[in-house]
Amino acid sequence: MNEKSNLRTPIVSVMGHVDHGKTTLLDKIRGTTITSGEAGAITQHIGATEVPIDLISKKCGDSNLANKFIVPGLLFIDTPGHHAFTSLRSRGGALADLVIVIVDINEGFMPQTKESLEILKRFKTPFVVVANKMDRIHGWNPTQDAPFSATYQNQSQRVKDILDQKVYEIVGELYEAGFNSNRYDRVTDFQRNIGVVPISASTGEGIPDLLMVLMGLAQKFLESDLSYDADGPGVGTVLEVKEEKGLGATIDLILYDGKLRKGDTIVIGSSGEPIKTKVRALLKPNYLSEIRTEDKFRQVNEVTAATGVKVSAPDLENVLAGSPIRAATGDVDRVVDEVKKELEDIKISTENTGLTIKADTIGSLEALANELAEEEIPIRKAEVGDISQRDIIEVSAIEDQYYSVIIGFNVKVLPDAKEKAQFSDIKLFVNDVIYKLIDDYKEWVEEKKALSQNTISEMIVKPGRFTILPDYVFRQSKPAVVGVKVNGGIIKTNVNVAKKDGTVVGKIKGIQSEGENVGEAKVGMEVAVAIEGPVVGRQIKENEMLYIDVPEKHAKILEHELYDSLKDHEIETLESFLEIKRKNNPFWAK
Ligand SMILES: Nc1nc2c(ncn2[C@@H]2O[C@H](COP(=O)(O)OP(=O)(O)OP(=O)(O)O)[C@@H](O)[C@H]2O)c(=O)[nH]1
Repeated sequence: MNEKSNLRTPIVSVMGHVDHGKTTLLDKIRGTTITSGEAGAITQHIGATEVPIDLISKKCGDSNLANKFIVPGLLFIDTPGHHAFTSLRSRGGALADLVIVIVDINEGFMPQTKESLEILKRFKTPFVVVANKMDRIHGWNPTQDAPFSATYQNQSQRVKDILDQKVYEIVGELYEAGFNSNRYDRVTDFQRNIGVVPISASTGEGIPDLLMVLMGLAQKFLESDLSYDADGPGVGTVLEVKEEKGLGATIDLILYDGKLRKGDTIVIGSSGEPIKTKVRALLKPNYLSEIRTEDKFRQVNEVTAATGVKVSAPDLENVLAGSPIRAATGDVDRVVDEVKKELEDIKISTENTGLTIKADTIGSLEALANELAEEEIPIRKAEVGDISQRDIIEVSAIEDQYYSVIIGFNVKVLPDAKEKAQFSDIKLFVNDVIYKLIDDYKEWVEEKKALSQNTISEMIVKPGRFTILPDYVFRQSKPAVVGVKVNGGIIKTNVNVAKKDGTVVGKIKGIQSEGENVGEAKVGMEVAVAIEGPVVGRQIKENEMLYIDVPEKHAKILEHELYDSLKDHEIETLESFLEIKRKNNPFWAK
């Protein structure tokens, strides 16, 4: 037996910012390598593309590759994007063994790419960075599908300089994100440094180098992790639950260990108890005809890891995308327990009150929940699936306005839910970047808080105190009109004024500044004030300090809710007013 026989193909996933070229790269890897009938041609699986070592050797112009490397090839997951990476799990880790992080060389890192790097750091997944679209550098001289070194030699000095500079910038950005890196051909130890491979997904230049680096990474990092039991029961992860004409609900899955056979009993995770069923058919894509569903697939009797396959079986309707799937050859109950345990590992703790979150798969739900936990934002309910009318009805009953919210990660708002949401006070946040969802939610909460503070603060009687200036008594009474200086806070019309002992002596009926009626006077201003109630010389005197009589309820709000927003002179005024009131009643406004 060859020593390779128990090493499976490493699973590779592509992550990167929108439009930086994930799909083009995957298409190129698929396209340039499909040469019909040729030995070592790629195999198209369900949800994944396999590039065997022979083909990589050929592309790299190194016929000895198969002897150098022990991994049999590379299996690329067809769904690009970081959410695919986080949602596809195997035994609590990432399903992908290796990751390609793609960056547009002309644009550099974007928030989404930085988020990908954080996720990779957390999962400790080996990755390579590709600097894509190098053919867009002005003056580029392309050679289709050429290795990097060959095409680099063909460029003018100016183009080489620009390329070097751009790679250097990417290295700088990686450094800021906490990774040492270098252009891949200058990296000697891939365990310490991330390789940056300049490529063009359009012309195929640099792709041989990329494949080579991936093989090297697989060899270095994964040798021990890639061994599998070729005859063991199949273990995999569900990519998607799909309705197929004539077949009903089917599941697309990536098998990452063992063997799956037609007729096998399988156990799959669902929202309730794991589903037990029997494989009716194992399906692979059929190239010859893609027109009729019946011809879209061909049946196989068994598949071996790593591979992508479609399973047709009864009772698949309630399977959750991202769930574990296991073949049960002997003790089925033990396997059910294993699947249950795997699902329990993806535990999301919920509380009585908090946000309602929805995501497309179990893994992405967990990723979102983790980020929310980090921000100490509580979750009331976490579910896989699109946002439905039922969700809206449920959340409508929540009284706390900050939790009357649904956060959707990679999900749709179903049409009837959209309609219902329009006529409710519920706020929906839907995005495919977790950080964006959390930032948007936090920003919205802040805005809402500020808004309600402003409304409260407008309605509330604010503290204020003023001194009656000597020789500025314009009228003794009915109303008394006196010149005053505002010593702290603010004074307004239609509020009561109190003396230092707390007795209320009257109400401010008018304020004039330089002969003009004004509604208020701020600290430092000298104005004329009309006070209905007292007689100057009796209840109030020149040089006396008077206070705005803040109602007890308002004082409470000022002290407990708005305190942080008050200025120093407002605080001083409020405190001395509270002191006056609490002299008679220590519990006043408490
Ligand atoms: N010139 C040039 N254009 C490229 C290259 N790679 C991708 N593009 C173009 O960039 C655009 C976006 O590429 P996609 O492959 O769709 O990007 P993506 O990352 O898959 O985008 P999403 O699926 O939207 O996340 C397309 O118009 C591609 O033709 C490249 O190497 N060179």
